[in-house]
Amino acid sequence: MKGGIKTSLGPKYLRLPQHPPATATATTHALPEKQLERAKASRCPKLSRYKLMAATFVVTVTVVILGFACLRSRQSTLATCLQTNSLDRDVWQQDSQGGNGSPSHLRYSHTKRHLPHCLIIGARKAGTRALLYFLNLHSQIQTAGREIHFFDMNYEQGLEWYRKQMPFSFKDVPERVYRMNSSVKLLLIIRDPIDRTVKRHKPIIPFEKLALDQETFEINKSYTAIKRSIYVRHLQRWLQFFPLSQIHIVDGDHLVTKPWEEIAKVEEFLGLEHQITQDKFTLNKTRGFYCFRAHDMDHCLAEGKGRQHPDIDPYILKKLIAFFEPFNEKFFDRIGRRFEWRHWQ
Ligand SMILES: Nc1ncnc2c1ncn2[C@@H]1O[C@H](COP(=O)(O)OS(=O)(=O)O)[C@@H](OP(=O)(O)O)[C@H]1O
Repeated sequence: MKGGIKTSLGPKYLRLPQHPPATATATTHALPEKQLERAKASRCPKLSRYKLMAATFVVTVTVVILGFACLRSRQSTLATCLQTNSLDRDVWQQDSQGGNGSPSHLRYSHTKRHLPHCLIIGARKAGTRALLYFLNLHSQIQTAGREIHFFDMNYEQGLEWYRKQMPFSFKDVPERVYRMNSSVKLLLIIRDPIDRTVKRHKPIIPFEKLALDQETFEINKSYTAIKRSIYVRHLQRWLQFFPLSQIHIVDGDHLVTKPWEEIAKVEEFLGLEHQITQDKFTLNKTRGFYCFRAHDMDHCLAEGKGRQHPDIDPYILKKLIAFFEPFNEKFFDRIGRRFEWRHWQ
């Protein structure tokens, strides 16, 4: 994991001054005494035994302190996970005070600001926030305290800026991420594509109207909510840069019903010890979602999460099922795994 102190600093500090070559020493004999002393002083100040011992002591202490700081930083944060696609900035700031018990700005006080080792790359409305929220329970995971919008809006500010801020999704996001860190681990969370697509709208724009092309009465492929549920396309863009082994697929539906099981798989994928156990979760019966318990309090996601999913016209539902089916199959083929989504049972 990145962030350690580079060991090459050691030899640099400890390098001793070179002795002048024998020939040079020989020529100095021919000089007058005063000149000789001046020449000696300017060329190579000879260290006394005590000065040398003192310098060695200072260097050793510095190396030990830096090594200790490095060890602490490695122990406290083995993975930095960020979300590339979310909204609700204020909600997150409020949520982030829960997590593993340490507000993110305090964690940074004794750790270095690292570029992320792991990114959640979507899909929007599939449970990205819940995934990030629960992963923050892990003592070896640090998540961003707020959304940085680096890859979409602030990319020009550069990686150093990103590192200092501590992350939305457009065409060239995978490439940008690749250029930042080609070995970054990616978490792709997905859920039933139709559940992800259908949401409550203002009555003036019924979902039916948005989902259907008003001329052909076929599924409107350019409606963003529909495009985003074509997981295979999203995945293919990432696969142009990253091997499948670097991408872990999180089952967003299962994250709702048994979050500890999905989180355990993420811990394993990230190579972290299993910490986020079932006993850390409590079911909020009113909302029907799991929250986590810390410091004698239940921490739940903001009320905005858990939208109403209206029943939709059976005619459109049928069209949606037929529309997504081939994309789903391609997706399953590509990842070598199937999902038993309720609309295809
Ligand atoms: N524990 C818990 N609490 C609340 N909500 C939970 C939880 N686990 C998963 N979910 C699901 O997360 C869905 C919102 O997904 P996102 O966070 O990806 O949305 S967003 O793209 O950031 O807007 C949200 O989807 P909707 O129900 O459609 O609103 C939830 O179903």
